[in-house]
Amino acid sequence: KPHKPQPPGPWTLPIIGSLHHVISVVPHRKITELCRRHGPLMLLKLGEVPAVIVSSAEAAAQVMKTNDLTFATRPGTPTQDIAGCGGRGIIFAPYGDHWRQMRKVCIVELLSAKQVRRMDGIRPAEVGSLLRYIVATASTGATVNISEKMMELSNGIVARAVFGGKFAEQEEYIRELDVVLTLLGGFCLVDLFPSSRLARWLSFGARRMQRSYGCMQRIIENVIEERKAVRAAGEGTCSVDEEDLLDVLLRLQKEDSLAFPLTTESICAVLFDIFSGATDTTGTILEWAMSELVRHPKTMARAQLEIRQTLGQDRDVITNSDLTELTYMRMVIKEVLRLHQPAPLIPRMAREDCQILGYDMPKGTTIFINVFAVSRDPKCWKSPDEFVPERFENNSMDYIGAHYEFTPFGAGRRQCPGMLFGTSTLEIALANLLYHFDWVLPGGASLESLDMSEKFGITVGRKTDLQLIAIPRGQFNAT
Ligand code: HEM
Repeated sequence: KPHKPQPPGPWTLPIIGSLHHVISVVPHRKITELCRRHGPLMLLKLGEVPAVIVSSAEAAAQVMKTNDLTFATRPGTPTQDIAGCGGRGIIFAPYGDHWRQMRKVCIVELLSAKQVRRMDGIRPAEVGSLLRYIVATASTGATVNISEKMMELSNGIVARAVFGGKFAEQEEYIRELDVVLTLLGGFCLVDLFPSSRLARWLSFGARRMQRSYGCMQRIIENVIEERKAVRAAGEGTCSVDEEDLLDVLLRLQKEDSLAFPLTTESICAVLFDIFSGATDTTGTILEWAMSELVRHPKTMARAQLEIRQTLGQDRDVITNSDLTELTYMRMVIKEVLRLHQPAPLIPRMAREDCQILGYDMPKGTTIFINVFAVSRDPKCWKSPDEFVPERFENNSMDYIGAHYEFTPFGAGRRQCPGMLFGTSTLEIALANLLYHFDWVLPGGASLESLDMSEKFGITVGRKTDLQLIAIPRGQFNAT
């Protein structure tokens, strides 16, 4: 076959390659600017690591559909290897029998529709305490720190789902998780120069990651030991229907019927993946949703009208089963996911030689699907940078992985298994915030003054916390 040249890219410097083009406060935006200049496939050299950036719907489809099996693995950088516990989890695990087993456990046992429905019972409790906090704060005239509260809500729901409630040393676990996620989002020396012993020796990030991951592992091991002791003493026994996710994993460990036994280390790794996959993603989408809605009062009013008219007056905490008819709110969520995907660059690696858009992709090529660029591509979207939920009216465009111009959850074999869990939390949280309160910027600030800058990390959140004034509506029972 004739060899196609490697994809074009910006000029490089010795040793650092293309890093000088990319390093900025918001690298996904810098990379997108470069993609617009160099085309749908662009080659970067991140230190010594060549990486191809995929930034059109057609190229994304060739990766996640046509060549899905070929790209069903992750690049596996040294820091990801620490956070993925040497491939024992799911997110960073290389493609293979072990990943297949863990993914099956995740889909069939942990995040199945049945489990997500079971969690419908726990979400309202967390949402209820958030609503009570907001009512109390509003009565003093103080602002609500939406960014902080959305993260707490998201953490609270995941902690309940996994451990049945708050667990010992939860604050410390979340603090260390933050450190690990920040390090994963950055450019760590050892990841840029994986073959260099000097880089390994100098890499503060890898050592910090090791320490934080070790600390999280110790906390979970203690929780597991405690739970085992409680179950062994015959206290708090529960039926399969009442199991939280830790119970499910311990049951599978005890049954010992899996091809690869579930060790305590792999349980820690899976729980890390669920916490890291679920909490920041959901929390940041919610803070962006509230930011966009407050900047677009007509959209906010339309969403509120729909919820209030559909659900009637004087409701208490709204539950997921109340939400089936809220079509406009779903359009709002889609539009937030289009503009603010928590993971703008999805990492994959070629397991064998293949071609994308006619370019050779040798085995081992690292690629990033730039979903940020694709979902703002003017070839696919009208006024792509504007927040217009109505664009989803009367069309079938969805994020489930069938439309490659809109894949905030990825697609194919490695697609996010927490899509239903995540969107159920987004829906219940937004519905309650919009039903029970009106929202304005503090001090009568103008809508244009709201800072929408991003902070880069493994999830892209707001640079500054979103502070809003809540005006309670109706008689929510705050006791
Ligand atoms: C709510 C917003 C969320 C978004 C936008 C999101 C996005 C993503 C993306 C883009 C990927 C990579 C997909 C790919 O390579 O094709 C991913 C993977 C993953 N997500 Fe999510 N996620 C969300 C919520 C969740 C939740 C709630 C959980 C768990 C409860 C979760 C668990 C995972 C796991 C375990 C993986 C790794 C899958 C694998 O490598 O096989 N995510 N997510």
